Amino acid sequence: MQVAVLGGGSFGTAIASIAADNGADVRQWLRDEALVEQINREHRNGRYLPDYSINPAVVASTDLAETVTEAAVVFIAIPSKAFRTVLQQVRPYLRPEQILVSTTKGIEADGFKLMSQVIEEETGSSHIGALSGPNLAAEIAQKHLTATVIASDDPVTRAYVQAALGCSYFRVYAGNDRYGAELGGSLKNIYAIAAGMAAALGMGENTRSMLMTRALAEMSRFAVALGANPMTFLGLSGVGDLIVTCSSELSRNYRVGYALGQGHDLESAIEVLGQVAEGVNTVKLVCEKARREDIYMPLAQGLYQVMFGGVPAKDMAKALMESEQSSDVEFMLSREAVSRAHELAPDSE
Ligand SMILES: NC(=O)C1=CN([C@@H]2O[C@H](COP(=O)(O)OP(=O)(O)OC[C@H]3O[C@@H](n4cnc5c(N)ncnc54)[C@H](O)[C@@H]3O)[C@@H](O)[C@H]2O)C=CC1
Ligand SMILES: O=C(CO)COP(=O)(O)O
Repeated sequence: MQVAVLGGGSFGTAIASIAADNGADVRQWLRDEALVEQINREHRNGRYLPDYSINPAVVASTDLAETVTEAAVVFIAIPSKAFRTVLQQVRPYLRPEQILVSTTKGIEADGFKLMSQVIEEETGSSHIGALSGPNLAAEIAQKHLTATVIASDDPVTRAYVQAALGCSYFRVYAGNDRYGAELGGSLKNIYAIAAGMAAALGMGENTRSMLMTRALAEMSRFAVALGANPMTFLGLSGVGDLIVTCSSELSRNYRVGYALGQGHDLESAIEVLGQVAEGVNTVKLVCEKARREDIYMPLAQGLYQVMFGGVPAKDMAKALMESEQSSDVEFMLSREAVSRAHELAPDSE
């Protein structure tokens, strides 16, 4: 099979190498000539995954047409801010039968679009998928056993991606809720920033567990309000990705949160990272959307206040802990029922 990967960052590089390990003929597109030369000569991406030996069958190029022309599957691993621009550049070289898969866990500001929706708008293709799951590129590089989801309502897309990437260290599960899988992948980045911040402030595992579980409740509430299926969040692309990103120092979003918790400002935290941390933008877009649609998201709103409103993280944590009592699993006991019942309790003041 011929596979194309657009993007020369850590995830694009990992995906290209998995497909090559799996026997595919792989082309990878990136803009940086020097990096193209390094990948082709040394089979190494010194900028994004310096310690990783890339399968020599991966051929890098700065030529978009050459990269995609023969490909059966095209993976797009470009940060959300540049995703549409790159798609517009590649569109003239695409064919209708090609499978187009986003690996990007971000949201486009204009219209709150997920990346596979951007692919749909730009190409009108009927073979679109989203790849999402607990997939830290640096761990894939070490061939740690990893699983992901190819989410698509198109069976051809699911089958091709499972065939292209499924191998002894990378297992590809199928899902048909593309929107839910992508939404989970994007939302979890918000809570990974909060988890990094909590860790830097010296909070423990009880705190992390509370944060992850309440994050799942908040993500589900958001999904339901948007008409999406919260059941998808029980899979690898939801809770799976939430766990890894909220727990690992390899996550860029976690690292941004950690730096903020140590007292660095946002600008310097991003600069030191030198890679994309989609959650920084996602928290803004999600909070805006939640405000407009009146969706209760105290964690995301609290994080927003810390990141952009100058509220100290410790003060925000205290305010959240002392906020209105709430329900554990809202699908079983609604929040409203809990707050109504408070009238029955004795006054503790
Ligand atoms: N790194 C990881 O562990 C994982 C990343 N992802 C997702 O993959 C997406 C891409 O991430 P990474 O590869 O990790 O990012 P990265 O920060 O490592 O690299 C981004 C790449 O995109 C390129 N790029 C940026 N703007 C561009 C433009 N206008 N035209 C062409 N190329 C451009 C950069 O030069 C760089 O090669 C992100 O949205 C992320 O959420 C998903 C799963 C795991
Ligand atoms: O999505 C990821 C792991 O599944 C990568 O997370 P970061 O973008 O925070 O590094």
